[in-house]
Amino acid sequence: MDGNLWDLAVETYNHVVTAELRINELVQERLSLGDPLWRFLSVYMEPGLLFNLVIPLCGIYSQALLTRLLFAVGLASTLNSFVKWILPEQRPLWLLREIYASNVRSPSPGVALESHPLSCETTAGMPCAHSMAFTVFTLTIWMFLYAHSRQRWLAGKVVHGLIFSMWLSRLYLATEFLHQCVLGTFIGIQAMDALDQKNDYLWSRRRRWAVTGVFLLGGLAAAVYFVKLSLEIDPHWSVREAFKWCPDPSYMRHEASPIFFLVRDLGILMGIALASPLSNLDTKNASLWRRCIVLAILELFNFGMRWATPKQNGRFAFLAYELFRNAVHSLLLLKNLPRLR
Ligand SMILES: O=P(O)(O)OC[C@H]1O[C@@H](O)[C@H](O)[C@@H](O)[C@@H]1O
Repeated sequence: MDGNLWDLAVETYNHVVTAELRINELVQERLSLGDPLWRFLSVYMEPGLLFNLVIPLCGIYSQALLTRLLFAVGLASTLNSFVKWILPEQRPLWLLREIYASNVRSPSPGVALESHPLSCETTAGMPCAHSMAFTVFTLTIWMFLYAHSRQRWLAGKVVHGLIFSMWLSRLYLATEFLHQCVLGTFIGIQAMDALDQKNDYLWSRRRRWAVTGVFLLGGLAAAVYFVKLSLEIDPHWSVREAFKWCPDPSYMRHEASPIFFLVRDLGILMGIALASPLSNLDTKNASLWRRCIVLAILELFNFGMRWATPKQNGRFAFLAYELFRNAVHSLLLLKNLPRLR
């Protein structure tokens, strides 16, 4: 009975994702006019660039906004990386190529999807990181501006439109199924709700408490790795899938593996933890020109550190450096930036 239920669940899942491939195909066929916009959203609004460029730029408007964004998007991105790490799910192009290569499923879906360098992601699909981080990013800004805006309904519509465009971008590039985008947004909203309810508690945590929390998360990530190995589950399954199905391996990047993103996100959280308690942070704004200059210097420094990333000295040095760089970057943004003003 249990076996039958499981088989039924697997069969239903396969039907749903195979049907969803048509949605990717439809978006590619009908919305190709928006190609530059879909590429722009996936390349310039991806979580990494939000942390390294877009969120610091928001600091020109307000240090309080920058603090909230870094906290909310940092936690959402970490949650996303953990879900991908613990329960990886396939991506549309992997499924499609698997179906055609193995020829086990009939009837064949009769779908053709275009792929290119932007389609070659090496992390798992579920939940869509772009949709999740972008939802938290836009909603945090919207909530921050809400009090000052006269046209609230218009701002709300713009936010919905932007999030929907991000879904279309991921569907168009065939990197995500529709359910992965929708669930990315849904989980992002739920996470924001939970953070909102525990806001006072989290923002008043002492540094020691917060740093211990980040170490525990690091321990959890390592534990998942070893548990998977002992169960003979490949922890790098998504990377292998990407290598198997990407048309050209040179499209894939060192710094796009699930472990890299976990380390990046834990580095950001470590910077936030070192700056805790967040409720004590100075969020007053200096004059506009001073904010621009200080932020420009800080981001040039961060850019230099990214440029100097040691990529040829082995995986451990690479990951340790990324952890350190992200921790320093978010610590400087939160704690030292207001002092430099
Ligand atoms: O899940 P998505 O939207 O396909 O994104 C894959 C990866 O894309 C990268 O650009 C992000 O920095 C990562 O955080 C993310 O995991």
